[in-house]
Amino acid sequence: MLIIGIAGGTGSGKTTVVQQIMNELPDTEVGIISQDSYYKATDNLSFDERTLINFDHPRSIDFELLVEHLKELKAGQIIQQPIYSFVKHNRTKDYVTTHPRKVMIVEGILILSNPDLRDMFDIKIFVHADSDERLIRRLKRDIAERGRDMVEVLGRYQNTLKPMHDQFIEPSKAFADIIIPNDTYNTVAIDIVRTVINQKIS
Ligand SMILES: Nc1ncnc2c1ncn2[C@@H]1O[C@H](COP(=O)(O)OP(=O)(O)O)[C@@H](O)[C@H]1O
Ligand SMILES: Nc1ccn([C@@H]2O[C@H](COP(=O)(O)O)[C@@H](O)[C@H]2O)c(=O)n1
Repeated sequence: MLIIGIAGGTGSGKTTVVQQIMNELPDTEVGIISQDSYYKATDNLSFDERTLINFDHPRSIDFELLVEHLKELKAGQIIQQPIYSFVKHNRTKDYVTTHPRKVMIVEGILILSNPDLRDMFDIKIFVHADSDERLIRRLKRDIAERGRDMVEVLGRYQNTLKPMHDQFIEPSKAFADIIIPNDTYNTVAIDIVRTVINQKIS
């Protein structure tokens, strides 16, 4: 199994890059794991308490479970990937049955900041976009898709997101083998990654 880690700040375009890579690749050969699925369950907290969580700090992620799941996939086992709700700020009760594939792509803001997880990647990619561009994309996306308003997005950006990006995410770029500039759609980089994957699965 080839494991590819795709990191980058919020709004850099990780999910979009993964979707573009997956286009034209058979989903029987390539699977996806999202770090967002591994936000810790916080059933003990009220909704208002959950809104105060720093979701950009590594402690908000259950990296142990994520690493364990990757090891199980590598050993040929099926895992139950949790499903997270950005609207409820919590894990749902549902799971996606995820089968081992020849290539597994793991994407998320903090995946290169965790040494145990980082060690499992055969290829480490960092998607880069300018911070103004990322904020604009985040604002539009979170209002359209994640049940947020402008005050929520900008407040979170100032209070936790930007400081955590500077402390944990930007420094993790140093671990990347490949940096994809994604201020505009980067079809050349996508084609290169797809070629590497095709070599692995053919
Ligand atoms: N290269 C790009 N140019 C313009 N918009 C983009 C680009 N890449 C992604 N987007 C848009 O920006 C938003 C955030 O992208 P997404 O892939 O969800 O980022 P991430 O997963 O890194 O948070 C989405 O609405 C997406 O359509
Ligand atoms: N309940 C939550 C959980 C996370 N976030 C934000 O999501 C961002 C990571 O996801 P991307 O798809 O943007 O990479 C991260 O910056 C968290 O602030 C949230 O808003 N609410």
